[in-house]
Amino acid sequence: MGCVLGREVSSGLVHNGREEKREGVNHEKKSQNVNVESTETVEVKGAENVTVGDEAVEANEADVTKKDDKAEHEGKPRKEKRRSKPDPRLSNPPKHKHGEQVAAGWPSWLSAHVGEAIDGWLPRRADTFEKIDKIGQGTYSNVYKARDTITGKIVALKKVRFDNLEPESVRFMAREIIILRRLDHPNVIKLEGLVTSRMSCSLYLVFEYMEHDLAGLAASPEIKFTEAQVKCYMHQLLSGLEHCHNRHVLHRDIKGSNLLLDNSGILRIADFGLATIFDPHHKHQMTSRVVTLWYRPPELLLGATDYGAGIDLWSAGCILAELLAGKPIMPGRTEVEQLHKIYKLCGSPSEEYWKKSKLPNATLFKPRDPYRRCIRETFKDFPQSSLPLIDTLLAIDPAERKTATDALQSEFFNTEPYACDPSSLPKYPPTKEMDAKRRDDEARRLRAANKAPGDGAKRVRHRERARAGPAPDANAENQANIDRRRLITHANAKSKSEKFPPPHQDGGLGVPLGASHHIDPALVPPDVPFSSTSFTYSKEPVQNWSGPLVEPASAGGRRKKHTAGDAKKHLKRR
Ligand SMILES: Nc1ncnc2c1ncn2[C@@H]1O[C@H](COP(=O)(O)OP(=O)(O)OP(=O)(O)O)[C@@H](O)[C@H]1O
Repeated sequence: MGCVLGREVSSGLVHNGREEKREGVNHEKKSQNVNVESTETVEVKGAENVTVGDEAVEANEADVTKKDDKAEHEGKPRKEKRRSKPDPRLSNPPKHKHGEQVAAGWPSWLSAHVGEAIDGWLPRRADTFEKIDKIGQGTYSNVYKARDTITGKIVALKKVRFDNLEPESVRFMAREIIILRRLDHPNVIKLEGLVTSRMSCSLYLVFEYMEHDLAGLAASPEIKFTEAQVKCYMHQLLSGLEHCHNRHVLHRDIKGSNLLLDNSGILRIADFGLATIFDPHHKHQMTSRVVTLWYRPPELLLGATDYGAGIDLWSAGCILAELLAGKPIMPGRTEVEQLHKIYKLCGSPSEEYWKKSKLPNATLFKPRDPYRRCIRETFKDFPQSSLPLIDTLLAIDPAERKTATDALQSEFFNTEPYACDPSSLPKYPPTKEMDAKRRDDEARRLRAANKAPGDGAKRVRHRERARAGPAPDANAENQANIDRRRLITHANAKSKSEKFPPPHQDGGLGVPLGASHHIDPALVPPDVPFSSTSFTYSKEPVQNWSGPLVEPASAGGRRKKHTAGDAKKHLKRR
């Protein structure tokens, strides 16, 4: 990070939302509380005229990076990264606005690179929050439970990791903010403000605090969802997705741990760190290396770069089946194994689809003999009305997945038992992945203290087996590419390698699109024979994971739990 530690100079400004005027800001509430962060200052760098969301600039930068990569490959020293020229169409603030933003307390680097992200807002000071506890750790963030000392409200503060000296890094981080500000729906997490100061190099996103996430609840052995409850969660998920897609936002990482729940049963889609803006009417290239593996649709595994809302609908279909089955339905360990699981359940793509889609990895992944679709047999014990919806959402051809609006009108939601009211959902004890981990650690510590060492160790090992394997993270397989393309300097190579943001390669991030689809044969699972030109899959009997709705445990073992921490470890390993 481009930070020099020292004392923070306070801006004295308080954020009150988009319409906030500078008059009336609260100067009195000087906190006596613990500061979230109060000792950093920053070496403020000058503005570079690049911004978020502009295809021309992003494409231009991709070009530059490609050339740099080639030079690096040929042993030539990497040239200093070329800076894009200012583009008047972009959202970069005009000079006077930049001055205003800095005067309002925003760091210069933030205003310079991504003025749009902070337009009309005022920064909140760190010392107006009292940190209570760390509640989550993502690949690119730490999340804290905190009290807003001005309103008394409990909030979640997401401290995002990025390098304020690197425009790319700042732009990635800001994309999440820009997208969140585009969205306004009860089933989408609301960004309530930003905490930073003119002299700070860190940034916290302020969100309403959510007590649970769906992965945590679904993994809890005491919690069994009824059909009405599954409908309630799915209705909220699809309503949130409908809003995102109508606003041309693709989430690109729908999974249980990104679906947060509060104590009144409201579900909100969170973590827009991989989200992007798409144009449903014009094809444009995006990276296929998104969505956590178990929830990743076949077109992405096959290398599609011009996908649409169908990718989120596939993930939603996986979640619906998972909630009914009590465990993830396709827990692949590698891309190849994931595709194999998809083929076994959903059938392999039709000849027509292979021809129409022209997917980059088609020759590599086309099975010699087609696989038959067997969703209805596999999930025969699910409620009948759920099958057409699962069938639609898990269509191999994304065009057949229809839309979130269509899903909301499906028979599933119009058949008794209807979705229950969110307020009628049980009030659960904290079930966040982090809470579950803490409970496990505590239980393990107590057992170790109470039992004979041999006995205790045996039980712990048994329990560990019953617990989760990690869901390979959305970008886990990208790490090598990110690492190679990082703009490492001698001065801060370490911090960058730890803190560089995710590879949103769409139009401009180093890795040429589709360039990283090499499949390492070492990663091919033993049941998937690999040949250099095609795969032939061993056709095992269809695995049947269906089970009684309210007794998922009897469906053949609990779902595996996959924690953010596990995913992070996985990411580091690869
Ligand atoms: N508003 C919130 N209220 C409560 N907890 C939250 C909130 N936002 C995030 N969290 C917790 O913090 C964790 C990490 O947050 P988030 O997923 O946004 O970060 P990330 O760095 O993008 O993570 P990942 O690497 O898993 O994608 C979440 O899994 C969740 O448990």
